[in-house]
Amino acid sequence: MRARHVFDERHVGAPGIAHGGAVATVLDDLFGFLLYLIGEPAVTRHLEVGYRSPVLLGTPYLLEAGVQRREGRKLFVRAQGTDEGGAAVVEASALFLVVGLEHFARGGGDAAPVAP
Ligand SMILES: CCCCCCCCCCCCCCCC(=O)SCCNC(=O)CCNC(=O)[C@H](O)C(C)(C)COP(=O)(O)OP(=O)(O)OC[C@H]1O[C@@H](n2cnc3c(N)ncnc32)[C@H](O)[C@@H]1OP(=O)(O)O
Repeated sequence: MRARHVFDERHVGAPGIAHGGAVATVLDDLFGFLLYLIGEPAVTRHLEVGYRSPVLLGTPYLLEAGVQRREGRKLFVRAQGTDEGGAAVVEASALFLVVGLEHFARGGGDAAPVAP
């Protein structure tokens, strides 16, 4: 899966640079959306982010994510963010666990199924 993303002032850490937590959030959400497209309701069990270069505000980045392998209900996923010159600025790997819809009902929301 591919996405384009531009961080803005809402995500600022150091001046002009995205906060690492905001970058991690975007990557985690990218994985969530990937698994939504695949049609597996899954949640993050473990997330690792490698920050290679500062992620700049107001700069478009290409984000790419895919499923590396599956072991039963464990989904191992990887992602990379690159700048317009093709240089990798951030990478992430995560373990998602497939869960039943009752998992989401624990938050008190409507646990009605969502079409993939
Ligand atoms: C409301 C309407 C309906 C909504 C319809 C759906 C909507 C769809 C929305 C999706 C939205 C996503 C949005 C973005 C992604 C989030 O933001 S998800 C939110 C953040 N994550 C969470 O809140 C998850 C909190 N954690 C949990 O609930 C539980 O830990 C889990 C994930 C369900 C797993 O619990 P568990 O079943 O007890 O499993 P656990 O024993 O902890 O670990 C499972 C396995 O992983 C292994 N493991 C753990 N860590 C590692 C590691 N680092 N490396 C390798 N193996 C590991 C364990 O050894 C274990 O292996 P086995 O012994 O099973 O072989």
